[in-house]
Amino acid sequence: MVSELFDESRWESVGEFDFTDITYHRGTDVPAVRIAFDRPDVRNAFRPETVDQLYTALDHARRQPTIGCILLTGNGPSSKDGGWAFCSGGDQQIRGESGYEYEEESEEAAAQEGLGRLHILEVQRLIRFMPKPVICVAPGWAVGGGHSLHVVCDMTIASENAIFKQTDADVGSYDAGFGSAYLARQVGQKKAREIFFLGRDYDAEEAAEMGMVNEVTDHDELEEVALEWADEITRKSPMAIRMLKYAFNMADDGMVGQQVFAGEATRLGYMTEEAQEGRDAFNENREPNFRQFPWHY
Ligand SMILES: CC(C)(COP(=O)(O)OP(=O)(O)OC[C@H]1O[C@@H](n2cnc3c(N)ncnc32)[C@H](O)[C@@H]1OP(=O)(O)O)[C@@H](O)C(=O)NCCC(=O)NCCSC(=O)CCC(=O)c1ccccc1C(=O)O
Repeated sequence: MVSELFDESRWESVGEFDFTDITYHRGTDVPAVRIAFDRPDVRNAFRPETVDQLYTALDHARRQPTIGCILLTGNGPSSKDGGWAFCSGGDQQIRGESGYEYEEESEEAAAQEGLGRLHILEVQRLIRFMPKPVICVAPGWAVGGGHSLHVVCDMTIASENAIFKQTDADVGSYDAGFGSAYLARQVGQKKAREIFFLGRDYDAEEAAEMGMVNEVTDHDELEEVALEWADEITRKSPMAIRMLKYAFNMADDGMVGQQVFAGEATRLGYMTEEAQEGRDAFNENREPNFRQFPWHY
């Protein structure tokens, strides 16, 4: 069993990977993927291996032209106590002196040579910059670095049982990027500071009232609702969704936000006859005839 909330009739495994810490499925009737943390006995805490696999799956999903939406969730329940989690952040049991350390033997582990990793931030950037919506589907705890992942996702759908909690300051960690600054954009400065400085539990309804959760569902219906959202989104224009995501990001992302948006504007420009006239003139060794094109206003 992948997860108690997983409907196997709606998904097929993306078979070309050998993941141990996550599961990765493609929708059978919706052009979406489901990527799930698969360490339910530790509330889906991530270790470096988890982060590598998450990055690989997200990047694969990013590059699939037939996929328009990513659902990021956590499998469950825990075999130990029946608890549910989206993700409880960095695995504190393998935290070394400068970051999180590999447990399994691998090329990455050998290259690490005792140096800790904090590359969940690379995953955050991938979610932020990928040209398709990523929806956090939270069946339980979203805590620490798991809370930050929910914050950076484009939207969050939460089970009625989900609890949001920022424990960074309890364990001497601090997400000083999207996890805090972008959270403040969502819930306001005072509330974001409360979430980090006090580290309290907030239930799904409170999180929705604050503006960091879009929808609260019955626990058993969580993934069905998430698929409905993915289905609705993927019936829209891919270009419009892409430009909208980058437009929403741009104001907060400075020149990188401008660069990402501008890259898509350039892609659209390349598709015009006007830009193609420039290319053709160069290849045909002649002056371009741009006078045939209007000065739009
Ligand atoms: C999540 C809890 C609130 C759940 O509480 P509860 O339901 O009572 O369950 P427990 O009995 O506590 O836990 C069950 C079981 O799971 C183990 N476990 C839970 N969380 C972790 C974890 N994070 N690491 C390792 N193990 C975990 C727990 O030990 C139990 O095991 P047993 O063997 O059964 O006893 C609660 O569990 C909790 O508070 N967990 C810790 C949350 C936490 O502090 N996370 C780390 C925050 S710091 C972080 O995530 C850094 C991330 C990062 O890399 C980063 C770096 C730089 C900038 C930004 C970031 C970023 O934040 O992204």
